[in-house]
Amino acid sequence: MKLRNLLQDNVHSLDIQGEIENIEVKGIANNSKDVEAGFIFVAIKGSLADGHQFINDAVSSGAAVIVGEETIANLSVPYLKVDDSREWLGRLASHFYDHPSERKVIVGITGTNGKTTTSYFLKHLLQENGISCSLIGTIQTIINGKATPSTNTTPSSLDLHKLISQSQDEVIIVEVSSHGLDQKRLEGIQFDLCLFTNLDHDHLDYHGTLEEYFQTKSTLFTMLKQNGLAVINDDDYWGSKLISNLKRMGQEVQSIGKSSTSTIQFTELSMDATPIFQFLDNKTQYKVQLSIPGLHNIYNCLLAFIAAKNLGVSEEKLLSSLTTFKGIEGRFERIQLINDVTVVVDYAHTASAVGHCLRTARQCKAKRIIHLFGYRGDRDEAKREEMLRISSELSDFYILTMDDLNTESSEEMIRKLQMLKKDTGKDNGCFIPDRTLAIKEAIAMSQKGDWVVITGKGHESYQQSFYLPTNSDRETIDYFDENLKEKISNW
Ligand SMILES: CC(=O)N[C@H]1[C@@H](OP(=O)(O)OP(=O)(O)OC[C@H]2O[C@@H](n3ccc(=O)[nH]c3=O)[C@H](O)[C@@H]2O)O[C@H](CO)[C@@H](O)[C@@H]1O[C@H](C)C(=O)N[C@@H](C)C(=O)N[C@H](CCC(=O)O)C(=O)O
Ligand SMILES: Nc1ncnc2c1ncn2[C@@H]1O[C@H](COP(=O)(O)OP(=O)(O)OP(=O)(O)O)[C@@H](O)[C@H]1O
Repeated sequence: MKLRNLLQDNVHSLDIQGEIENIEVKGIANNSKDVEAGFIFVAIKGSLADGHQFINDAVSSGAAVIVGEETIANLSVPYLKVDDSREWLGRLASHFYDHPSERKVIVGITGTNGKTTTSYFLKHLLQENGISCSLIGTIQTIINGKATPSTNTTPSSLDLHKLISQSQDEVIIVEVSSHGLDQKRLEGIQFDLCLFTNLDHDHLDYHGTLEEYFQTKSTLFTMLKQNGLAVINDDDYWGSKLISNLKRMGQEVQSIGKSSTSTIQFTELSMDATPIFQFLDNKTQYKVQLSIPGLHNIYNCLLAFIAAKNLGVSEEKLLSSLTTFKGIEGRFERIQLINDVTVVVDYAHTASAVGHCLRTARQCKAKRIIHLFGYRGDRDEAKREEMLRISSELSDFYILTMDDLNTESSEEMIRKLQMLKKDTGKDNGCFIPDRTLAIKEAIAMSQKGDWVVITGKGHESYQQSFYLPTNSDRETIDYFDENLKEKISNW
């Protein structure tokens, strides 16, 4: 593609050094290591590195044009100076891939908890009813039926436009993180539907305040197509605030919740391993039994229901598909041990998610709950006290342990956990730093009918090594479950 065409009308207002007339662009990269002959290299100032430092590397690798924010002289290739490189990366990628989001049905799902579950729920509802679906999210990216593991919840704008252009599926579901929104990874994407699950205390290490976190999440809803629809959880404080803000701006909104103001109003009928609830939609009452437990999953289910309905699936078809969704790995994933103890692996890492998870275990008739969890290093420390308070209140016994350290040292994390336990923790808990040994202890102390609930890591692999040679909570549980009796008697 000709650079001049790629820049379109902006060409006159741009600060361009060098001759661009005959430049043919072969690709775009924002990492110098990905640059090939004829590429545009977009230099981004990031949190770990400054892409401007790699301009010479990009030129050596054959970059035909450089885009950046700094004043740079004497480059051997043309240089475009822009105000915001991240914005330009999205803009250029959108042009380069011929505005793929305009030609596709795109669903964006944001919120603190429930994005992944709601995404897979919606994918299930659509696929069961003959609508092919791509999914771009925390666990995997699935395009044209091919799955690859994800690095980020929301990929860079460059990857996102490329993935959307590659998809031959009818609908593309994108999990939208607040980091993604703040870093303009959604630049140039237009959405048909935007869903909001809830907002909980999280990521304040990055966003500063809940209000700022909310404002960032809200920006997704400015990216709706002209006839796009917002679907929002009305029972969430921030969700109902978002509804008011959007309605004031004339945006069409549909909502779910227990309140009579919700577009779809639901009532719980029985809450156990397969919860039953009824909901009112357009004056018609429906009754549903889910295959996955938890009040939180009723919210996830109804958001997915409205979305699928608006994408053309009839209520009748949806009703039968709602009951067949079996959940996803690492989200209230249950493992039955041979000694009649149930272990749950769950990705909860906010106070609200921990609360939902432990209440769900209780609704599933757990005799005693032993809750094992830790905190990510370098991440929002302000949520830690509340998570511990909820754990010690809702479980019979809690075990504080290690989660990913990121760049925090293990000594520092151990010191902080000991302080927290001393200042906030009640007496019904202990601290075992090694995660695998903490799991061993939890299983050892459990008896028939007890539930061991392990939160924080979900589907993810461990970042650091522990005592046992296992790489995830699931592997550690399997390690103990094999020959459990023998192992228990040897402890
Ligand atoms: C802090 C943060 O969010 N960083 C994200 C961001 O990186 P960045 O732009 O700051 O990049 P950087 O590493 O500082 O490098 C700056 C620039 O130099 C370039 N570079 C770098 C090295 C080199 O040799 N050559 C080169 O050109 C890089 O390609 C980049 O363009 O943009 C990258 C591409 O989109 C992300 O992969 C990266 O996510 C990091 C790995 C991360 O851990 N992010 C987390 C916090 C995150 O984004 N999480 C949310 C989910 C949160 C949740 O809800 O749980 C997510 O969407 O994943
Ligand atoms: N609607 C919900 N409300 C509150 N908690 C929820 C909800 N849905 C899921 N959870 C809890 O949050 C955990 C993570 O769920 P899920 O992966 O669906 O959320 P997410 O928003 O994708 O998370 P992340 O942004 O960290 O990837 C679950 O394991 C569960 O404990």
